[in-house]
Amino acid sequence: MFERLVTVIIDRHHRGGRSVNCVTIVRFWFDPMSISLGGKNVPLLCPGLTREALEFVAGLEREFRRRIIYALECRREAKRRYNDGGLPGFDPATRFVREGEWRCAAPPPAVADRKVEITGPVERKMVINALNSGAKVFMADFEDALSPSWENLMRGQVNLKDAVEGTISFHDKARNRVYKLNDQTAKLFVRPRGWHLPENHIHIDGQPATGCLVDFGLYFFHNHATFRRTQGAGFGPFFYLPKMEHSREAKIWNCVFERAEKMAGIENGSIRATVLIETLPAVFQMEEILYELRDHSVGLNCGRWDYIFSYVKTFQGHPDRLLPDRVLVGMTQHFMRSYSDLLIRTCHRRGVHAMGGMAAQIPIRDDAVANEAALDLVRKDKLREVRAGHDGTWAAHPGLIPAIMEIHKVKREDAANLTEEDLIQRPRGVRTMEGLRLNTRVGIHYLAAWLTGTGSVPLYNLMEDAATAEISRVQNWQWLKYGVELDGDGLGVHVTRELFGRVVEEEMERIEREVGKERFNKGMYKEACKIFTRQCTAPILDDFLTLDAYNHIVVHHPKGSSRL
Ligand SMILES: CC(=O)SCCNC(=O)CCNC(=O)[C@H](O)C(C)(C)COP(=O)(O)OP(=O)(O)OC[C@H]1O[C@@H](n2cnc3c(N)ncnc32)[C@H](O)[C@@H]1OP(=O)(O)O
Ligand SMILES: O=CC(=O)O
Ligand SMILES: [Mg+2]
Repeated sequence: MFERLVTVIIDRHHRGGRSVNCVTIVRFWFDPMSISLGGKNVPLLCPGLTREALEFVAGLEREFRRRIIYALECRREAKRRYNDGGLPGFDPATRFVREGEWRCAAPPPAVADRKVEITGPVERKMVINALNSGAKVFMADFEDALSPSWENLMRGQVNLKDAVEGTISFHDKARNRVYKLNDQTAKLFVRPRGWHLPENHIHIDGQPATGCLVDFGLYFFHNHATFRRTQGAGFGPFFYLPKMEHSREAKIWNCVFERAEKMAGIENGSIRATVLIETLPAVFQMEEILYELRDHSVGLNCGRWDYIFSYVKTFQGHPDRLLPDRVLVGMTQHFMRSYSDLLIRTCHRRGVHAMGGMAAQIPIRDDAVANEAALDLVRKDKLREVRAGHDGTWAAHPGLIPAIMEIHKVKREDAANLTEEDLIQRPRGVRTMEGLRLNTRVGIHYLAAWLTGTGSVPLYNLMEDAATAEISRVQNWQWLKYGVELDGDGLGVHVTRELFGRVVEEEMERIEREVGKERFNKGMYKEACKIFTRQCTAPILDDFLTLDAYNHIVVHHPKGSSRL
C-alpha cells in the first residue's frame, strides 16, 4: 500500500507579473490514468484530486492558516492555565451572547427528522450499508472512525462522490455479492478531521495542509451542486464538526463555509453543520459556538467519548479529579448528565437539534443471550437520551437501528439551573487492576488496527475508535502519573511503572493468544505496543494519540513527478 503514496505540492510562482499556482504531484497513488473533464483528458490520481479542487483547498489554506495556528496556540495557552490549577468556566466577556435573544437559522426540511443517525468510516461497502440502513442520517467519517492514511482518505473521497451521485456500488468477490443503493437512503453528513491534524501528503507553500480543510475542500468542491439537487432539497452539503474547544474555532469554520458558498455561487446559509460538543472547554462555549455558526448550524451533538477523554486531558494537572475505571464513566455520572442536559437546553433555546451520542455496544453474532443484553443496554441508553430531551441519536451498527427506532419521544421540560460545578463534578467509582489491563489491551489492539488502515474495530463486543481508545491511553497515563491506588479489587496496589511494565508484557501475551501467532507476527502489535507504552509513560501528556501515530502512516516516495 505504501509503495504508491503521493505528495502534492502547491506553490505560488510569479509569471509575467501574475501570481499562479504550481501544482506538482510527486508519484502516483493509483497507476496513472485519466478522465475526461469538459471534453479534455485530465491526468488523474483519483476523482478528488483535480487541479481545480486542489487550488480551492490551497485557497482555503492560505486564507485560514494563520487563524488556525492562532486557535491552536490559544488551546495551548488554556492548557497551561488548567495545568496551573485553573478550572474551565463560562467566559464573562461573552455573557451578552449567552443572555441575548437570538436564534439559529431554521433547520432545512431535508434534515428535519434526525431520530437515528448511523456513523461509520468512509469505506465503500460501509458507505452503501449505512446509506441503506434505514437511519435518517449517515455521518460519513474522516475522523474518529478512520485511520487517515492517504489511501483511505482518497478512496473515501471517491466513495462519497459516487454516493452523492447515486452510482456507488461494490462487488464483494469472496461472497459474490453486489452492493447498491436502495431507493430510500439516509441523508449524508460528512465529518472532516479536527483542526489539529495535518495532511502531510499535501504541501501548500512549503507547509503541510490542514487535514480538515483537505477533507472539507475536496468533498465540497466535487459534490456541492449534485448534493443540493439530489439530497439537500436546495441546501447542503451537510457536515459534522469535531473536537473544537472554543467558539473562535467555530468562527473559522463559519468563514470557511462563507468562502466555499461564494466560490460555488450559492446562498449564505446553504451549508449546514452540527458541532460535536466533545471537549470539556467547549461545554462552556456552546452558546457562543452556535452564535458564530448561527446561519450554518443544524445543532450540537454529545460526543461523549471524546468528552471523557477531554475531561482527563483538561484535568491532567489535577490529581483530585482522577477517573474511575473506564467502564464506570457513562452518561449517568453527574458531570456527563449535566453536559447532556445543558446541550439540550442550549439547542432548544436557539432552535436547533440536540443530538445524543454513541452507545458503544454492537450486536454479538454468536451469542444470543449476550446479544440481547447488549441490545438492552443500547435501548436503555437511548431511552435515557430521549427522556432527557434529545431530538435524535447515534447508532454504531445497522443492527441497532430497529431497536432505536422503536423508542419514542417523551415530553419533558429542559433542565434548568446547571452550574459550572455540575459540569465538572468529580466522577465517582473505583479503580481496578482489570481496568488497567483492559485499557492496555484495548489501546494496543486499537492502535495496531489503526496503523494498518482500520480506524474503527469491534473489541470485546464493543465499538472502539480513536475517541474510545484515547480514554484508555489518558487514563493509564493519569493513573501512572499519580501512582493511584487500585481500590476496587481489594489488592491495594499502586500503579507504578514496574507494575505497568508487567501488565503490558502480560497483555501482549494475551493479545497474541487472542489473535493467533501468525496474525500477531504479521500485524503491527509490537509497534502499537511501543507507541502506546511511550504515550502512557510520557512525562508530559501527548495531546492526541493519533498525532504521534500519524507519523507512522505517512511515507513519501518522491520518485518521479508530474504537473497538473
Ligand atoms: C466516538 C465516535 O466518534 S462514534 C462514531 C465513530 N465510530 C463509528 O462510526 C463506528 C461505526 N461502526 C463500525 O465501524 C462497525 O460497526 C464496527 C467496526 C464497530 C463493527 O463492524 P463489523 O465487525 O464489520 O460488524 P459486523 O461484522 O457485525 O457487520 C455486519 C454488517 O454490518 C455492516 N456494518 C457494521 N457497522 C456498520 C456501520 N457503522 N455502517 C455501515 N455498515 C456497517 C458491516 O459492513 C457488515 O456488512 P455486510 O454484512 O454487508 O458484510
Ligand atoms: O465523536 C464522538 C465521540 O463520542 O467522541
Ligand atoms: Mg469524537
